[in-house]
Amino acid sequence: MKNTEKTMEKIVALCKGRGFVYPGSEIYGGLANSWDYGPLGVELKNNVKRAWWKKFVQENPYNVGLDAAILMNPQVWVASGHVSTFNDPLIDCKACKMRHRADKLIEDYLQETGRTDVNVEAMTQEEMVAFIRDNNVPCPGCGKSDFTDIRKFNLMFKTHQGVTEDSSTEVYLRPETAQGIFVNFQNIQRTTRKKLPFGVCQVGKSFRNEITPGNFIFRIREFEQMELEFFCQPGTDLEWFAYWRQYCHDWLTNLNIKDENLRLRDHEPEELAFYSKATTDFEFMFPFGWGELWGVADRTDYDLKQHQEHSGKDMTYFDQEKNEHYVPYVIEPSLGADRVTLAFLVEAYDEEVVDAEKNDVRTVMRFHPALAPFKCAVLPLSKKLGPAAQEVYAELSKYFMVDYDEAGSIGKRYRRQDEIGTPLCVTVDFQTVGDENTPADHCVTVRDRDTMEQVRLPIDQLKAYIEEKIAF
Ligand SMILES: Nc1ncnc2c1ncn2[C@@H]1O[C@H](COP(=O)(O)OP(=O)(O)OP(=O)(O)O)[C@@H](O)[C@H]1O
Repeated sequence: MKNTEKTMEKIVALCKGRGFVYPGSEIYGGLANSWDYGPLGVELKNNVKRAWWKKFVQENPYNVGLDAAILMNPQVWVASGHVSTFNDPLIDCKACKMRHRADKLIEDYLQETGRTDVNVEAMTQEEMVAFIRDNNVPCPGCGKSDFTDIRKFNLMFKTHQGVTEDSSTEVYLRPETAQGIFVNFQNIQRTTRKKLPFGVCQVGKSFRNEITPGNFIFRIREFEQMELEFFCQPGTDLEWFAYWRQYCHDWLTNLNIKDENLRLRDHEPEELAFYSKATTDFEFMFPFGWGELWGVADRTDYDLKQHQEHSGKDMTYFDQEKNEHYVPYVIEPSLGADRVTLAFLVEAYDEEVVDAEKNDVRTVMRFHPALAPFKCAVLPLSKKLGPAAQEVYAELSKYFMVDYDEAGSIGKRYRRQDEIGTPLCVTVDFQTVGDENTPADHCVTVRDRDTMEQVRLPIDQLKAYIEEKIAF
């Protein structure tokens, strides 16, 4: 019997083979840990971002959107603390020269040994060094335990803005989208005339010079974030924290992420950033272990106050009811678009035994239909039916991403669509068009990806049927 285990190797191979994700700059030997989204991948990721925008901006009564610039005044990053503290603890193996992030080295060691008595996130640099020495934590590269001291490595990418070297300014590629929201707090409040509580959402690229990227699109150097900064009255922040924690959870599970693959890890007091009152990491069970998907944090008034101090501009809000000025508190749910896309790929991947005796196994990507790259595929039963099928295809394409396939047996075509997660296959057959003896019935057969069941539907009902199926 075929091994139906879900592994990263299989998922990466499917992504590459079917056009979800390719290695970046592949014909030049690639560029470490850069990935390009292919024709199916760009649809999937756009659908993920759209599903987020729909629930967080369109349907949420409190929030509005923003698209801020990637390059910002460098003072922003001084105020935010990124220039001084956005560092990873870098450690080198003296024996094989492999470079590691000390915290990840310890985390992997703990996972492998099954120990749960230590919390890496709460450790100081000195405690990490001591732990590695005391426990003889081995280098994953060569197995020896002979490391340098830890050095701090700033993760921000630098570049130059300006025409000539001497007149140019050093600028950073933003390492998060959040600061674009904070610096626009007053603009948005003034122009939308929103009262607290209200939130600002943004989707966009962020850049981090990660020491140890990897695990496919889980940790990359150029990635997209979907961030919300939710501003509220101090004292109401913990209630809003609970609201957004639940809202984020529901967004994931409504898109078919199973609760059993999700872990909401609340930070212990000693692990909390000094400005945070509460933080929850949403972790997903990837084939390589638990990994953070979404960080939800109560950041108090830290960010706005930092910007007030460094820019000299007033960041307070005037509360008309209370007749007083104050700096709002902030709840921040921060999600990686690529990481959550990987989670959706992993969750969707399934090898279903159709017939054990014949060793017949089909690969199905069980995406929520709202996320599936194609909403349906139009398949003529025979090439002769091409023109009639293309009419159906052209009509549906006005509303949805639709695939068209006339190559090979119908069974093979179904399997190809299963493998890319197309929720519905629409087959045009001879009854659809009729002949000299039988009148056309103007109906098509619609096959469901998950149940493999078929229904016969009039062509003019297809649009409504698909719309209902993909609703989110
Ligand atoms: N290098 C990366 N590649 C892909 N996504 C990332 C990367 N770094 C962060 N993200 C995403 O952005 C979200 C918010 O960023 P945040 O700064 O809280 O991450 P982090 O705690 O630094 O993540 P990690 O501990 O995994 O490095 C993360 O939960 C993740 O989904």
